[in-house]
Amino acid sequence: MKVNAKSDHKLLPKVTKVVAKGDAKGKKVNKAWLHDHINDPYVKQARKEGYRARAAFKLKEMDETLGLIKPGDCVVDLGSTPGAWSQYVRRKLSPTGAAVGALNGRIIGLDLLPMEPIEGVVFIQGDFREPEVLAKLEQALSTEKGPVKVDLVISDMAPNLSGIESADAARIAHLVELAVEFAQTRMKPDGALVVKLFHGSGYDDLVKLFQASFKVVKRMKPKASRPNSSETFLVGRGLKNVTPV
Ligand SMILES: C[S@@+](CC[C@H](N)C(=O)[O-])C[C@H]1O[C@@H](n2cnc3c(N)ncnc32)[C@H](O)[C@@H]1O
Repeated sequence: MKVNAKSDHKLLPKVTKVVAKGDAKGKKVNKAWLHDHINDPYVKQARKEGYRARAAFKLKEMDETLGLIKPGDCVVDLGSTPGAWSQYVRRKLSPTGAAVGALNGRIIGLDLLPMEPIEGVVFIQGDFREPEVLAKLEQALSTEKGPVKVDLVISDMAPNLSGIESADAARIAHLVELAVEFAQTRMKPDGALVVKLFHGSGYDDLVKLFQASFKVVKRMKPKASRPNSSETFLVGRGLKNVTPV
């Protein structure tokens, strides 16, 4: 699979540091990337609106197109660090649209890496593939009245890529499959799952998995997703087979 999963989630407060790290060729690439990054309207907009990453605008466009987030929702954000998607959901679930204060709903973020706290967002650090981490997530969804069913699962998880086509395709597929499995057991029957994946080998099988799992499947390529990246998103709505917890 030709995967260009170039990270766009660092807003790079200090540009010089990055350039200093590369060799001669690396410096050129970094310079070109930095030039594009600094002039990227989504990077500028993210800074202006206080988002930690331009990725916020990918979720925003999908939400505005498909109406994914509603007041009172319980949202699980997989691969949440640095936190732009959680920030967007946090604002959307605020009665006033504010980043702080009252929150009408629940948000749980999960990532391998630490995440700076976001008011009202419960964060779990760990690997989503590990059963202990899943157990922590299930614990975070438990209340005295029993487990809370999730309205929306959003996954921007991306594995570290090795460059070996078959291995990378398998890693990407595994994360998507686990997200689907989680949605099937923990989501409300009319809930939605958003996952990031990459065009290439394995893509068609993941679309088929979505079609077998959800009543409605949409393929999304938000404008903020770089056109030269094979990154794309699938949105599944309404579970076809509800697996009891
Ligand atoms: C592109 S970033 C997510 C950006 C985030 N949506 C935002 O808006 O700030 C992808 C994240 O997925 C996380 N990730 C990758 N594999 C993971 C795994 N197995 N379990 C948990 N997180 C994972 C990475 O650590 C990384 O922070």
